[in-house]
Amino acid sequence: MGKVYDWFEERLEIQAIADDITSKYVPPHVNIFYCFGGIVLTCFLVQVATGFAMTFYYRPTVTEAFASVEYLMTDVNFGWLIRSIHRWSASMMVMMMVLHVFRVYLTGGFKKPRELTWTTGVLLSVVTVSFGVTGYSLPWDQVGYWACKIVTGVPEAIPVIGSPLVELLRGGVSVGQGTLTRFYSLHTFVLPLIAAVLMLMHFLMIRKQGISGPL
Ligand code: HEM
Ligand code: HEM
Repeated sequence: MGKVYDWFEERLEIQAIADDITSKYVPPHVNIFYCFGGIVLTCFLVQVATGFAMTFYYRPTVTEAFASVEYLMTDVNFGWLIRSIHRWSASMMVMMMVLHVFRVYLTGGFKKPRELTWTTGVLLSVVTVSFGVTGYSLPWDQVGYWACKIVTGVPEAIPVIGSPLVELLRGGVSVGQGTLTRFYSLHTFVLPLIAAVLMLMHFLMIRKQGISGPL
């Protein structure tokens, strides 16, 4: 054991990592409400796992999407369970995030020097809602299609750049295959990447500064 330890210590300085982990204590004012952030992370990990599993069956085309979700629900082993967990955990993630923001706000966790943690949090909330919006349209059923049409039409209200922005979002003059492709790519590639980077920043800053003090 000693030899193995020495071998790794010489190359990776693992003692420094162990010291860092064992030197942090949870202060007494931290209560159960400080768990919300971790629960949001857990929901996200559940989303990544179940979402990844569904990519094996889901087909992002306007002609096949609905049928592929139907197949997932009726024929794939435990497909109904995977999809249901994805759906429930998506709602949980948003709800827990709202409670997390309440906790941070009410305990003053956003004050100096934690402004940047709050800022990455705000960006994470936009990413989380975007996950929900893009995912909701993926089955390409009636509600999903019309939700997509309404959401992508919102920027129309902005003067001058409104219309080009809508076209950019839709990938064409109207909602169609271009829109579904965009939503799928955003939902399963772009947003997960941005979320991972933002979460890493959020956590590194929390780790560096420690949790905020008692009121
Ligand atoms: C995907 C979304 C998010 C995840 C996974 C997440 C995760 C976490 C975790 C694990 C903590 C440690 C303490 C705790 O859990 O209460 C934390 C702290 C913090 N979060 Fe978040 N968070 C998210 C969204 C947000 C949002 C939307 C905001 C604000 C707009 C925010 C602001 C903060 C701040 C300021 C702290 C430091 C609080 C302190 O030191 O007391 N977070 N976050
Ligand atoms: C890497 C991460 C993710 C992947 C690969 C992924 C993949 C998928 C796939 C393939 C679908 C279509 C199947 C279906 O409609 O049931 C879907 C739907 C959906 N996703 Fe995700 N997802 C991910 C993360 C997330 C996150 C973080 C959220 C929540 C904030 C979310 C919310 C949704 C919603 C609401 C639906 C619609 C569910 C339904 O129609 O029943 N997804 N996702």
